Amino acid sequence: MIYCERVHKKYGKVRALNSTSISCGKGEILGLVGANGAGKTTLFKILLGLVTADHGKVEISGDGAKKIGGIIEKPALYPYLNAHENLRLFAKMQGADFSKIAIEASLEQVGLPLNRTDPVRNFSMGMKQRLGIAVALLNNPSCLLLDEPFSGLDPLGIEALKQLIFDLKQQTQMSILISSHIIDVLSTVCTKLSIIHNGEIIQTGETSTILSACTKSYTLCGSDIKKASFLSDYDTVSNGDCMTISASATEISEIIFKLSQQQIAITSCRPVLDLQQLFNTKEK
Ligand SMILES: Nc1ncnc2c1ncn2[C@@H]1O[C@H](COP(=O)(O)OP(=O)(O)OP(=O)(O)O)[C@@H](O)[C@H]1O
Repeated sequence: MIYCERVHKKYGKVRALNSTSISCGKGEILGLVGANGAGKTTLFKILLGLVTADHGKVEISGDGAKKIGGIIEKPALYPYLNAHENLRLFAKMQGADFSKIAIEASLEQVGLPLNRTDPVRNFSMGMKQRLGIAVALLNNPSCLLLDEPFSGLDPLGIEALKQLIFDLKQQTQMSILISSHIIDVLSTVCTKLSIIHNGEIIQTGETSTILSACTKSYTLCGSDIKKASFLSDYDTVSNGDCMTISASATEISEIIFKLSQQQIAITSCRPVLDLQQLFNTKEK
C-alpha cells in the first residue's frame, strides 16, 4: 500500500506540496493527474525516499521482498550496456538474484526480446520504458511508481505499456501509482484518480465518477452523422465527419441508439473533458 498524509514540501520559497494526501491499496492503480509543476515528481521522489518531506506521514507497505520500485521522469539506464548487462548490474546493486535465468525471466515479464545484445542507446523509447520497469521490478516490490511513463510513446507503444501495467496488476496485486498530465491515457488504466493542483490534491475518486462530473459534451464521428436531422435539437459543433454535442452521458446513449435506428454508423465517441473544471481553475 502507498499512503501519505498531509505531506508538505518547499524548495526555498517554492511550495511544491501543500498538505498532500493520497492512498493506493493492494491491487489498485491510482492515477495522479496534474499540470506541469503541480508537484507530481516531488511526491514521487518523497515516496521513493530521494527527497525528504518537510512534514507529513508517508507509509509504504506490502509483502514483497522490497517495498517500492519506480521510474522518475525517464528510466535511468546505462546506455552503453545491453539489456542483460543493465539488469545484471542493477540486480547486483540491489543484492538481487542475477542468474541468467532470472535476467531472462525479467526481460520476458516486460515483453522484451531475449536476443537483443546491442547497447540500450539503440532501443526505442518504448523498449527503454519496459527495461526501466524491469529494473524497478527487481526484488519484487510491493509498490510501483511510474512517473509520466507514456510520454514519448507512439499510440501502439501506449497500448502495449497499458497492457503491461494491467498484466502486472493482475499477476502481482501490487499497488501502482502512475503520474501524467494526459488524462485520456490515465482514464483507461486507473481505477482511481487523484487530481493535484499547485501541490494540493483537489479531487480523489473513482475514475468514472471524476470524468463524468467534468464531461459536458461528447464528440461523435461517422461519415453520415450530418444526415441525423434530430441532432439540430442540441448544441453542436461540426468538424468534418465529427460532431461535438453538448449532452449528458444519458442523452448521448439515447443519441447513439437513435443513430443506430437510422442506420447511421458511429466510428468513435469521445468525452470532451472540461479541464478547467477538472483542475478547479474556473472563475467562481
Ligand atoms: N529541486 C528543485 N528546486 C527548486 N524548485 C523545484 C525543484 N524541484 C521542483 N521544483 C518546483 O516545485 C514545483 C513542483 O515541481 P514538480 O517537478 O514536482 O512538478 P510536476 O508536477 O512533476 O511537473 P512536470 O509535469 O512539469 O514534471 C515546481 O514549481 C517546480 O519548479
